[in-house]
Amino acid sequence: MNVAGKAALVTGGAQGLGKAFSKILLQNGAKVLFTDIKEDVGHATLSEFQKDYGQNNVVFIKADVTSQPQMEESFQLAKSSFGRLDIVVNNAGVGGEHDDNWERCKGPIRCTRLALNYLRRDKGGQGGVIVNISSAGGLKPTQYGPVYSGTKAGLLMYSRSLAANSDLQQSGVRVNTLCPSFADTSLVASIRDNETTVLNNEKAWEQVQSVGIMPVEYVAEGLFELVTDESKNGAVLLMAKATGKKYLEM
Ligand SMILES: NC(=O)C1=CN([C@@H]2O[C@H](COP(=O)(O)OP(=O)(O)OC[C@H]3O[C@@H](n4cnc5c(N)ncnc54)[C@H](O)[C@@H]3O)[C@@H](O)[C@H]2O)C=CC1
Ligand SMILES: CCCCCC(=O)/C=C/[C@H]1C=CC(=O)[C@@H]1CCCCCCC(=O)O
Repeated sequence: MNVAGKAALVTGGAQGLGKAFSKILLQNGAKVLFTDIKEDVGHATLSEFQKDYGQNNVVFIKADVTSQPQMEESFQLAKSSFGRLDIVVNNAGVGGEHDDNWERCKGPIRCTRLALNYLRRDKGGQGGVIVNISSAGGLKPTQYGPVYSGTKAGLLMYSRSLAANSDLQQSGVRVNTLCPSFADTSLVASIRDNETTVLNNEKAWEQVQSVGIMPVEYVAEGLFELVTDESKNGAVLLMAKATGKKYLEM
């Protein structure tokens, strides 16, 4: 897929990986609506992007992926702003080990179902691609983040199962999963700063340092590959500092 002239919706795009994902799409000529719950950071990012990529090529809406009505409004706004929707990146997520952190899995599922109403050719769309942001922790155990790993593994298998659905394949929609290891964002800094509820911050931070931390721009290259390579459906791309990009083969 050539993203020039296409339209994307990115959740949690105000900062971190979501901002880098929005940026690489804008740099390559796509129009982007990004959502976030952080209104001030979202508006600052919007101003930066409008200056660099054009006033009418980027839209921000304060919207929470845990809210069905707010996400319905976000999808409608993307369609009315750009006249089309081709790419959806389910990125928004938090760290932590609380029971209600299952929203980390439910939010992207909610937004994937909404996205299908806009992308499917049999529903008036033009086909397209959904990329769900899981984690390396969705593929292998994290001893200090079992709820985190469980939710990301759930999202991974939801995405792969949906991609295997033959009706969906005929409707022109691809569903891929990106599984980054540690990237340089506030989510990872929150382990170091004792601001997240991993099971042992000190030991988890030692683990982060031994695994290594990737720049967000590098992870965005993986996202871009999953969006643009039309041979990729049901693909799972693992990215880590030491091993680079690797597709899951199973
Ligand atoms: N940073 C890392 O090492 C890795 C992060 N991930 C995943 O990448 C995604 C992005 O994380 P980061 O950029 O690292 O974190 P971040 O905390 O820097 O950015 C996440 C953004 O999502 C927003 N957000 C959080 N909950 C939201 C909600 N309910 N609705 C809308 N927006 C919401 C936040 O306000 C923030 O702007 C998450 O799903 C995370 O689990 C996956 C693997 C590695
Ligand atoms: C190799 C696992 C890579 C996980 C990358 C990731 O998504 C990290 C996110 C963390 C940020 C705050 C959290 O609550 C998340 C989970 C931390 C899990 C602890 C990692 C150390 C370990 O147990 O191996």
